[in-house]
Amino acid sequence: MSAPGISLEVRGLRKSWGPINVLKGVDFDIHAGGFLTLLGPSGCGKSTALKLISGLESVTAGQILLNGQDVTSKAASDRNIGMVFQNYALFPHMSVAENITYGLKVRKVAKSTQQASLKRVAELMALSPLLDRKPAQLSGGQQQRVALARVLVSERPIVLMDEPLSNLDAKLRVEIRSEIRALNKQLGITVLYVTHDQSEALSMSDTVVLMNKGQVAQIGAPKDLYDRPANTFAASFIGTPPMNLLAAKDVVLPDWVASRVTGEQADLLIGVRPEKMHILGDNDDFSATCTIASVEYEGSVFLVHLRTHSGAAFILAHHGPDAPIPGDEIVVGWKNEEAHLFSSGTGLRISSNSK
Ligand SMILES: Nc1ncnc2c1ncn2[C@@H]1O[C@H](COP(=O)(O)OP(=O)(O)OP(=O)(O)O)[C@@H](O)[C@H]1O
Repeated sequence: MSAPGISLEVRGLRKSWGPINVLKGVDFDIHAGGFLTLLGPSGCGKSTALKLISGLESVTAGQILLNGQDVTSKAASDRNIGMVFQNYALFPHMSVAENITYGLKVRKVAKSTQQASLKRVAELMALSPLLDRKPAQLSGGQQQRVALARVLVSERPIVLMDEPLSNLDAKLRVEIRSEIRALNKQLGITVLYVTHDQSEALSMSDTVVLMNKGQVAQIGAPKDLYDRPANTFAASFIGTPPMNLLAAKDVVLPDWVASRVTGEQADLLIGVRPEKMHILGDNDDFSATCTIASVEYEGSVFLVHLRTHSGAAFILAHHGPDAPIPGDEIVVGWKNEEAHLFSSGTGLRISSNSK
């Protein structure tokens, strides 16, 4: 059970099916015992990357290294990788204990070792009272924990997980993700995780690889992606609701930005997170005059849907106490340190004096 993790390096990974280029050259590394998540919208190639790494599909080009060894042309069975999928197939006629130890039994691991591993993982995953039950007698979350326990006792030094929580309700997802994270840290197993759910990615990972259309849009720690999106794709994917992106013409700019808005620089986009702006105070550097289109009450916050005079839509997260009134004209503002500048032409972040 004390499998020390191994490192993974992915170099120039490409995959085409006929004329369709699904992965267009993807690079990333996970250090031994690290937790890296591939995050991105449906169809961006996350599951394909996982299949190539596990050996279930062959690469079109690129290299996969485990602990520095090139395994690109090795069979899946020779890669010593554990996998957990969204559809975790448990054997219905076997008990929880038999399901968990099945792989050890097939590998003819000594019975006493099997029982010791089972005891430890059952305690870790809070499954000890359920070991004699059949899968049909478990809730969805308990079944998912059995699937995780099964891969954990298999002592693989690296585990790939493809949306393993997507069949569960919101509360269980939150509970199990902290268990997965704890297991990664306690056991030192390297984890490569796939999800389209940003809160899962941001809360669990050491590193997030944000993917868009078969390419890497940004790699970084969760906080880097939130604090310094590298491009408009990252800005408008990360955050709930995501970052507002306003044309320079819709914003009253401070001098240091206004001086850039000349000639070709007129393609500037001003990014600001809904929770980082407010109804205008005295010390704001940027401001925008707008009309309140509608207000959504979210419990801790009002999401105020705004329109600029030119008709651009954006959102302010307002912390009350009073609800803003639809139809009112207001001025919203934010400070230099909350402003993100992007080129609308390339979509790339523009470094500035302020950020
Ligand atoms: N065997 C295949 N043959 C042809 N095209 C495929 C095959 N498998 C996947 N694709 C295509 O590759 C693209 C990426 O699929 P993939 O499953 O990797 O995306 P994903 O990011 O994991 O999406 P999701 O979050 O919806 O699972 C999709 O357009 C898909 O239709």
